[in-house]
Amino acid sequence: MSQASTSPAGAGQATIIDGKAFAEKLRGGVARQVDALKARHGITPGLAVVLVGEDAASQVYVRSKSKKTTEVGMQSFQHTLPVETGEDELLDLVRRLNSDPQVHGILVQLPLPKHIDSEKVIDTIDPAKDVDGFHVVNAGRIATGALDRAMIPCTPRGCQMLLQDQLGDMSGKRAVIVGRSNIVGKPMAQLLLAENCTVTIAHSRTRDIAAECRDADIVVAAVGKPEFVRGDWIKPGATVIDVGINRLEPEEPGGKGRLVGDVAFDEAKQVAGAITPVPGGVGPMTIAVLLANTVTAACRQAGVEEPAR
Ligand SMILES: Nc1nc(=O)c2c([nH]1)NC[C@@H]1CN(c3ccc(C(=O)N[C@@H](CCC(=O)O)C(=O)O)cc3)C=[N+]21
Ligand SMILES: [Mg+2]
Repeated sequence: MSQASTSPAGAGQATIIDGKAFAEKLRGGVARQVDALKARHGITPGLAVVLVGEDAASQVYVRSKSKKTTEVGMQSFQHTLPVETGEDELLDLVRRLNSDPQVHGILVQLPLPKHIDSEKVIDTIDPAKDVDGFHVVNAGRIATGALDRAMIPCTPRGCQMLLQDQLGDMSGKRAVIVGRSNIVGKPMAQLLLAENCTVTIAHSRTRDIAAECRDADIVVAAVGKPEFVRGDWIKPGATVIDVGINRLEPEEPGGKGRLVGDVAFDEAKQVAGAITPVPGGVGPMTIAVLLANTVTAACRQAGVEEPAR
């Protein structure tokens, strides 16, 4: 029996997975790769981030991405367009970035305003520059097991790295992913299949999500509902990865509002073997993998071997 299941109630024995520290290390490795690319090949990887509209939360993320991009020595190109920008105009910008040799990675911040077809925008990005891994070509490569030629979506890849670090070999483990989005749930399932897990995707029509989770050695919560996964859904000793980032209503007027995940953390940490916190878990990994993907993209585009991380 695991430590967690034998400890007194309220002891909170789960290992708290430090995604922030892991991401910092990963960014350090990316910075060394960038140095090597500059020295050996005169290549400076470049990442273009496109934001349409003035959503406050999106602006914060985009600023943070840009800062971390320059911190690892890469070039950051930021394009902020007014909310009323037409689809054609955005597609034109994407095409210009596709043919710009200084730009190796393109990220169009989602969600886009309603009048823009985001699928069309994503599928206009050159798959080789699609550092989000959202293009249908990259989704197809991942689904067919051609992972070495794909761009892998940042959040699922970050979760996989944390799981590999925590568990090592995942062969035969039961993994339940709560949520079936194209951005997280589906690619996460593919990556865990590639790890030889037995994978279940649970979603809003699943008959008994709690029962599915109770069978799982690994639970990945990616539904976008605050504290949706409860502590008594978790098998003692299981590893819990919380992808959710939900800002709760401020408790006092003018307050900032607490950030919570898709897992009821205080409950789940009493039962789990290991769990990611929010903030400081998966979020920082997403950005670190984005930078790593940009290096990978730059190397492939230049036809040079990727330096060791
Ligand atoms: N094309 C596209 N690609 C994305 O990858 C993408 C996107 N659109 N739209 C928005 C979401 C959200 N996202 C986050 C990345 C990092 C943190 C992150 O670093 N969070 C920190 C701090 C959170 C905070 O304090 O607000 C943490 O969890 O510790 C959060 C959220 C990427 N997204
Ligand atoms: Mg769903």
